[in-house]
Amino acid sequence: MAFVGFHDQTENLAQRSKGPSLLDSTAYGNLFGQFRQALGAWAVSEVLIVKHINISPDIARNYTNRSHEIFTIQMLGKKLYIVTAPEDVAAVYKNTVSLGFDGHLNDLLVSFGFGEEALRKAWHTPTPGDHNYIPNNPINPDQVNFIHHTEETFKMQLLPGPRMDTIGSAFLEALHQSVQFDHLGFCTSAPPQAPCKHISLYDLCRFTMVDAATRSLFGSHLHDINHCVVDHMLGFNDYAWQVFFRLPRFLGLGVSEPQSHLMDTLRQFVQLPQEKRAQATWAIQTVLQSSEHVGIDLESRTSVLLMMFWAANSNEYNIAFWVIAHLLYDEVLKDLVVQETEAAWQSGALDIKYLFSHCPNLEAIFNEALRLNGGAMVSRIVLEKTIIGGKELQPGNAIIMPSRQLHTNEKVWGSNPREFNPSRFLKHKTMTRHSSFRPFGGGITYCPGRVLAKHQVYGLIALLFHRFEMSLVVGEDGKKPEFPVLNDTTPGLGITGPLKGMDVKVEVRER
Ligand code: HEM
Repeated sequence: MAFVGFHDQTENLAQRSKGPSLLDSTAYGNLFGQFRQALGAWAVSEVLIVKHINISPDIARNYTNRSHEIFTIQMLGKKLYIVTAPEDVAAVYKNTVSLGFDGHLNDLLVSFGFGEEALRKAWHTPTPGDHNYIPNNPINPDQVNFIHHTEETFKMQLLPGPRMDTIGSAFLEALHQSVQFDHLGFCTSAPPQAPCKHISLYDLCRFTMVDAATRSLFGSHLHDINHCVVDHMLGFNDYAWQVFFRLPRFLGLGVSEPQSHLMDTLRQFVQLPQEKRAQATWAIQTVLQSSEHVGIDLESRTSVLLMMFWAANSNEYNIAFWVIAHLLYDEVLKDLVVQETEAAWQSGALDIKYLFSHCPNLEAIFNEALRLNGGAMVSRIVLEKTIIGGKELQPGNAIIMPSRQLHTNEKVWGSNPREFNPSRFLKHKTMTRHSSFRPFGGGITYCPGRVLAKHQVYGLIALLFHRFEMSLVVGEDGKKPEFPVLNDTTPGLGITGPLKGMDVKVEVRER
């Protein structure tokens, strides 16, 4: 990947004006040389310049003398403001007037294959007199443009309420089917009848979570069209960053094949008569109907579904993996969590609401795992001159809030911010609302799937420990293998998994 357009001269705007300090290319060179990637994507202009950034938390912090002041990276005449101080992050999220997201969303749509003509239609606000204006539109009563309608529709589907409960129940139902001792062939080479199996924890989390999420959104339709749909989604996820950075196809990208399989599958799904795609959730049905009204072409319709399908699948298996890995490496934590989750089983059924309100240890471990493994870089575009943290941000530039830096801010998390220590959240419950803890972003793009994600991860953990005795496979010397290392070698778009080859092997017995 090329890094282009960094200015050569060192310039500290902070000394000359109210603008943020400029991180020059010299510091940048060191930064690339010394550290592995914590990478983000953003769009900085209408000509769709997509760049990536490799910011070491330490260098970035040192650059502003550990002050967490906003600093700037200059490229191709544009500025990128890096915002990491909690109060500045809060101010960015709060500002929905002079800081926007639509430009970034537009670029994401293009990256996923949304066409130019479709974009024009999709951003158009329906107005009386348009050939496709529907008075008293039952699907889009607020008469907002297709893009905002799609966002609103997913929020209505995913936020707590009957619609989210439907997805949550379908997800758990699918897990009940897939998490069975005799059906673990996808994550072990042991024969089905073996009384004890050594399984790959990562494969277990990946397959069961994506399978269940796919069924909860689309019923069995996608599986019926393509029985390898889960494998394709996993393959796509492994390389999804290549889509975000729009790497040229001639490079023979890892993402191309799974993306093309997923597009084929979703295209066939979109073309099904409405009555034949009836198992899909309300949001998917609604977005498809709305896209027909607006006249969005088939390819663009399919690509928007792929984007939503991906959003629903990109983080959960990774976070489930980290939580379970920590439990397996720490017997005391495991016993506490098993005790908490077992109490949620009533007459053979799992009471998910009980899990939400009666499992403080599970909750603290979940939050701590989100803190340490989140690599999202939430962005905004400056629409009008804006003052944040005493600095003047200029229109046309982009803001990035890298969660890795927020989540390891020593001023907030103490002198050992990289240490896994769930008691941070156990002792200080309000830390989940701190502006330096933003695993789900915030403001206008605050993740609508955040409650469902918890539902899914808690559900998997409760089910696994209810059905199986699970323990770490130790080495021949009786020692625990090294705890897996977070994979930060490719650009992280959210929660990242372990480095390749650093899986957790688990001994599983039926309870
Ligand atoms: C642990 C799990 C999850 C994490 C860490 C996570 C993280 C995030 C983050 C950081 C954002 C903000 C992105 C931005 O502002 O650029 C976001 C947005 C979003 N998430 Fe999640 N997410 C998770 C689960 C889910 C699930 C389960 C779904 C759907 C079923 C989902 C759907 C979405 C959607 C649709 C958006 C875009 C919201 C908008 O632009 O209005 N997420 N997520």
